[in-house]
Amino acid sequence: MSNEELREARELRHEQQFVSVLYERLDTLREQAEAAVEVSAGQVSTVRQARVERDISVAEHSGRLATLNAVESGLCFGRIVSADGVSHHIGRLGMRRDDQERTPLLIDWRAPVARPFYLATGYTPMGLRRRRHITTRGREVTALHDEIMDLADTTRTGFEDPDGDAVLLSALNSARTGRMSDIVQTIQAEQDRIIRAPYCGVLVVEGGPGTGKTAVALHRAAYLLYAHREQLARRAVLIVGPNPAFLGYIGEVLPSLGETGVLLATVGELFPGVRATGTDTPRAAEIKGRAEMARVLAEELADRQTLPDPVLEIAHEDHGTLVLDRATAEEARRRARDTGLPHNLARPAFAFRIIDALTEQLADRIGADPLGGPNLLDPTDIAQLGKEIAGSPEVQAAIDALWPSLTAQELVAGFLEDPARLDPEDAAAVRRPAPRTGADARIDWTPADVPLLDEAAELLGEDDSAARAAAARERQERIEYAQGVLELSYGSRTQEFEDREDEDSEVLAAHDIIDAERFADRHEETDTRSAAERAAADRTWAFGHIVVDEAQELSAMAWRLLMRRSPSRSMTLVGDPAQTGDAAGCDTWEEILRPYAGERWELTKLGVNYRTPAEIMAVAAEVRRLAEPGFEPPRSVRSTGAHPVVRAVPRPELAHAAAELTSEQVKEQAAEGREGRLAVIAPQGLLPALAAELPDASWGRTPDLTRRVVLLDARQAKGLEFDTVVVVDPEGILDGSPRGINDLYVALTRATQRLGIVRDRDVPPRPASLAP
Ligand SMILES: Nc1ncnc2c1ncn2[C@@H]1O[C@H](COP(=O)(O)OP(=O)(O)OP(=O)(O)O)[C@@H](O)[C@H]1O
Repeated sequence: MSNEELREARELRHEQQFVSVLYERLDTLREQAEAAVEVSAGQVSTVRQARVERDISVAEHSGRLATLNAVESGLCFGRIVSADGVSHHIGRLGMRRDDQERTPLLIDWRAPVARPFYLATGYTPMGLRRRRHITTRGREVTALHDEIMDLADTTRTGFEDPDGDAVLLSALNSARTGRMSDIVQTIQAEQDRIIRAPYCGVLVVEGGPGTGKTAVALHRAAYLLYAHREQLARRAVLIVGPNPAFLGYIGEVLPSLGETGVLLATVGELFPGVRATGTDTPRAAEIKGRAEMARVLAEELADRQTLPDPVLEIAHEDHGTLVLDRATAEEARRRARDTGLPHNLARPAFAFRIIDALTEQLADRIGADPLGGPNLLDPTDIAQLGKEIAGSPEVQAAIDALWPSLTAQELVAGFLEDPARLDPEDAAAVRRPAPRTGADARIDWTPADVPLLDEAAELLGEDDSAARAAAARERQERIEYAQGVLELSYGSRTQEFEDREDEDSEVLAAHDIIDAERFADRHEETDTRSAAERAAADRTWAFGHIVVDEAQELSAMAWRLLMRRSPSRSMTLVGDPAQTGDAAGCDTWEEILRPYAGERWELTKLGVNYRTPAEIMAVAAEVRRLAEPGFEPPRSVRSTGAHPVVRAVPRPELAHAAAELTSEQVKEQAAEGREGRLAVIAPQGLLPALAAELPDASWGRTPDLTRRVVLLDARQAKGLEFDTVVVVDPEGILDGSPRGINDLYVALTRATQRLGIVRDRDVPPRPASLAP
């Protein structure tokens, strides 16, 4: 072995020894967490409070265990050595030695100490002498890459990486798996600044395809959970993505960073109790997403607050016919509306006026003095009459007819059956026949219906008086229980402390510091579900932070829903208006944010494309220039030398030619020793023919992205990436929707290595560069 080889072997051995110590420590912590879970779970008690405490403790220790299990792969990935020789290892979570000083062993990548690992450069070394990337497979250290920050430092390890980008390029070139990986080892400086940007306010991250917007958004969520753990663990973080397949694609990133308590959802999943499995035509979705739908629904609801025309006759069981005239009902309606309360909560005010008027009418009739004197009924009689009126099923039916108690589902379903407030063409596009049985469960709700349901729920309000009464009763029981506990505690005082000389004992009993009410409140936290689980079940939950990916796709109505879930407006929105495909989507951030945040939001941009090689990006940019002649794409960090392959065939042969090109590409990938993933992206109408030609491909509503070949339309491909992409009938995608240019741009920018295009030879290529 040469001296250099010996030096390298020694360096690698040292690093391996340290990494092994880290894994030993991880194992110990895991064993402790496992034991703690077992001990907590084994505690048997008949006392409710003890059971609750046990469940909370099991949940806490299980969460800790899940975190420790999640960081197994790539536990430690970096090391920084400062100018004064102090060294820190950087990893997925922080760990300390089990010594008296609790010496730090591994620094969490999110800790301030780790920051130079991401930001230091030769020009601004931030006090570093050297930065090392440590690559591991399992628990074995397989490679080291060192960057020298202090040019005066002449020591060499043999692992120097002169360009400092070997680890990044290796990550970008690695075969895709159908699941997004974290980028914690190679976060770039421009990305790091966004990840660690302040927690409050609305931060918009804009960038072209492949600039790492999704990766940055997810790492930002992990960072915020670390930096503001207390607040966010209670209020939870919500991550919104465009469709379930995309959420599956990104779903492993946060767990790999040790964060498991985050809610991932599409907007269509944010109305508890409704599963939006239906589909709208693009036009119907666009109409339902318009901001004016808020007004339309409010007017629809106002129409449900009806008036008798001219009178409503109520046949009372005991007292004959009562007559409710239009003026009385109108007055009651005005008063109920004037309360400013949502519809269902204003209903008692309406009912009160109606009952009052009917009682008066009946009292006039029954108590009328035949001799013309004053009414013969006294106030007690009148109160009794009022009770009878209020309890009468006929009167209740009349109130229901004029001011019905409604659910959001009823209001929206009714509107969609007869969207009379829309112009006739729009109405025809959104109209949906009544379900045969009228039962909610049978309505095929669509994702675009969900913001309408949420709007309706806001307008209606929830009559939670029964739930509140139950909660009050429960609290009273807890107070009584607490009084019992405190009395016992006080009773035992004499025995406990009587014989003690020091009256100012530091031991405090419960009765010394709290009263029964506070004691009861302290034990109120009985819900052991995580904040994310509770948030998922609660329509009115206010999240601590919301991250919206592909934010450009959301409709104005979807934004109304999301803003209600974020009263503090602590949000990170990432997207690219050039990729907007949804007809309901927005073109500018101002359009989205002005109504909610005015000028108080910040725009940041990412400008380097980590995904798409320069050769592919050149073709995609030509497409974009059809809409924006001066368009400049984000700079690709790599160039592969592999130019896109274009084939032109007669239209009937498109599917067959695409299948042929696909199998050629799969073979080429295999010959390179690359497993990887391949996507065939085509207009929706071609998918069945392609599926017949590609029997092993996964396709459909929620394709399995881990399969070797998947078949998608351009909308489904949004946000995803594959080693190789074959785009079929690009002009078909271009002409397929009003935002077809954006759709084609998305389709062409999904590949990390190769792009193939199969086009109809009888249509003129658009742009000209798509010609073979
Ligand atoms: N710093 C980095 N280190 C390693 N890989 C990175 C880095 N930044 C981005 N990537 C990779 O680049 C690819 C593109 O990232 P991402 O999907 O986040 O981009 P995007 O801007 O959301 O793209 P699009 O708008 O096209 O959906 C991913 O594979 C991601 O892991």
